Amino acid sequence: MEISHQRRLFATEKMGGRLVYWFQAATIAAGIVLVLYYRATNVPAAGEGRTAWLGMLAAEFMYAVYWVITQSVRWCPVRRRTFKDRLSERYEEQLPGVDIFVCTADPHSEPPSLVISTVLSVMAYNYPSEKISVYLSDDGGSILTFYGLWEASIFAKKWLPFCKRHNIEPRSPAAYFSESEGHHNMRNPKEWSFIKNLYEEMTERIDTTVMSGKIPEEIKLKHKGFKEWSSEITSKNHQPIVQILIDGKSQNAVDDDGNTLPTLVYMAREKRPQYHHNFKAGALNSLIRVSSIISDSPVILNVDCDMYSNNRDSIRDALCFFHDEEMGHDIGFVQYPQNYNNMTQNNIYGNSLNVINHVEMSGLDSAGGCLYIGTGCFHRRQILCGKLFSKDYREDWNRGIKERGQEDINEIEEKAKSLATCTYEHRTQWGDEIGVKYGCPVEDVITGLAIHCRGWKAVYMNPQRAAFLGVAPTTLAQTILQHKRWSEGNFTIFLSKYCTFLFGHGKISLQLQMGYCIYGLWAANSLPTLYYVMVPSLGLIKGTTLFPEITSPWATPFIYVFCMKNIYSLYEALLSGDTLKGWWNGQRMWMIKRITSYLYGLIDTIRKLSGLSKMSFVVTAKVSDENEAKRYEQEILEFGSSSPAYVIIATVALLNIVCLVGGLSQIMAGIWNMPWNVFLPQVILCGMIVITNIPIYEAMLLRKDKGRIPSSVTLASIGFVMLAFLVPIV
Ligand SMILES: O=c1ccn([C@@H]2O[C@H](COP(=O)(O)OP(=O)(O)O[C@H]3O[C@H](CO)[C@@H](O)[C@H](O)[C@H]3O)[C@@H](O)[C@H]2O)c(=O)[nH]1
Ligand SMILES: [Mn+2]
Repeated sequence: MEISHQRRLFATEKMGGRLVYWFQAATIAAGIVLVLYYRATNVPAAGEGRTAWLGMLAAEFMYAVYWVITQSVRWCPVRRRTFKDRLSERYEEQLPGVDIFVCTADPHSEPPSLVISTVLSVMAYNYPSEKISVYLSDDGGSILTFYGLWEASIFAKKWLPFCKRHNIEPRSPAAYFSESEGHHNMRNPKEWSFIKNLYEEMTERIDTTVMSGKIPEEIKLKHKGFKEWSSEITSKNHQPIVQILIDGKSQNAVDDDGNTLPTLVYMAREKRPQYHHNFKAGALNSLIRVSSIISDSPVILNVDCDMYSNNRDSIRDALCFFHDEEMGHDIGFVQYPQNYNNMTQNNIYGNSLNVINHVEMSGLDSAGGCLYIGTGCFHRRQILCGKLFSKDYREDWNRGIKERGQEDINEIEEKAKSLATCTYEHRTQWGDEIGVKYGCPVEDVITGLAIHCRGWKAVYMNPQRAAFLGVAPTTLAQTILQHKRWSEGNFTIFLSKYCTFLFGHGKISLQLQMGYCIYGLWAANSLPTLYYVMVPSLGLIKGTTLFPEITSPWATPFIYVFCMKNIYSLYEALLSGDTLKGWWNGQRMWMIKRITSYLYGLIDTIRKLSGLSKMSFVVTAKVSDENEAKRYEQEILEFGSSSPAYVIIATVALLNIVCLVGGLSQIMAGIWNMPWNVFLPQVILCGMIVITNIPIYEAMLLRKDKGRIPSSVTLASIGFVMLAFLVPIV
């Protein structure tokens, strides 16, 4: 069948601004070469700061390499647009089944009422319900989460028809009802209030039950599934549980309007203390198997439990890529960005990921392989299960279990349980060649990489109306923790046999190999940054000059690179939707993450490689206490506890202000017998660090609230600053 170019199901547009890009890239590159040349040819004599100078050279060299790597995604980012009407025209009758996996791990940091809003939102897609199957994996193995899902299965009968009748958006009830304008443009405000009440009563019931930790006996009688929980069951020790709450293939599975409901399944894979469960990757692999005997759809969407669907058409958007006659054949997965619904205006913790979402992911897409980032991603089942790319491969879009034969639901559940045991995967390729890979804190990225290396492409879709919205960390500690996991995971990949330059060699483009390293080298970035924020400042107070004097022509490349790099990063941030202050906050977080998260990531990766520690996956909390939430709204940095990470932050902040004040007074007093302008670059650098750190000083000295830096941290950091002064600069 010939389909003319205009009839493609999606379009790809190159992003503008290339001239600006190439100008800054070329000039910065030249600047960097000059900086390194100057550093290498002007090494001072031994005893006159030679070691410190060589350290600067090393740090700048690492920055330079990293800068080159980050350019890989900036050459020619692309944007994708889909034509859903064409999809519908051509394929409406043959749309494939879609299995949707939602993962949750702990009813306390991920409350069931939040989880079921996500579940309801994905059940309500603008897509034939009989083709949707939703699976909730509960790694907490909690009766509370099961109870929540059971409530949702009943509420769905009202919620889905309501969504479809009024074509509302978003389809997460929590999100929909919190957007107050709700019923103004509703033809039937009574119905709106009715559903809202039902929803609120249900949430109330779920929340109180979760709080009490116990399910009332009369409720336990209402579904056989509750019998799975005996008093001995704990989250770490229980049998496999699979409960089909709604069987979309049964006659009774209809909503209040008489339309078919999507299938809804609860799964808690078996957990035993003696078996490692491989965190989310293990959950996903169990889901792949369990779903294969219940619905076995050719397309799998996977979301985190907080990432509700904010766009009813995401499935159709994704299918526009898979079904495209010209290129769909190559595409293994379609990734949407991670967006959040709890962002404050100025992005205090840098969690909005705007530049990553708008620039970097689009650039990776142009290189043939946007990363798989764990949530908001549509995969072809076959490819997730290890299928190699081949030109002759034809997807069976009709795949899936259409009719159920003799087997009744209990038999299917029993069979499914046998696929979710601890021992099922023993001596199989699961977790390696099949399914999601084990052993890496970013199971998603490494799995996506393997798919790319098997020859498949991936596309990145960033629609106007965000496809998914989740909960970003709202405290500094959570942010540091999340970035520690991410940097550690990506660095683990970089140091393993999966390092893109080795593993990807000859399989993926050099551009994409470099692209992966942007994240792979996050952890490694911690060292030059720690060096740069401490040593030049210490030099200032000890009379060691580490830069060309400001009047020398050699100062020009230093200043140029510094200014241009920041101007361009500001330009990128503004284009991606950050505010000026948001960019500025981002710069602070850039530094904080590098000297804490990434440093920890680096250390833990090395400990793991040397067998000193095991991999962990600390779930980020999706709830915070009232005061914390308030400070988050006001964009006040949250410290509060005495974590060692805060000691590092406070030490760097204090060190710089002491060096700035001390250094300036010594220079003015003329102690060093050198013209003041030889120190000027260091004064500027140190001054910039101090300005960036203003909120840290406030948290240390001025604030009185519970989120301030505790005095124990301040005291410890004073101690470390004094120690730092004892280190000679040679
Ligand atoms: O043992 C576990 C641990 C986590 N999860 C689930 O994994 C998801 C992600 O966990 P979260 O704590 O929210 O981590 P984030 O840092 O927000 O997650 C990002 O980074 C992870 C990799 O580090 C990816 O798995 C996620 O998809 C991606 O959104 C959540 O739904 C959890 O319930 C499990 O199912 N089992
Ligand atoms: Mn999350």
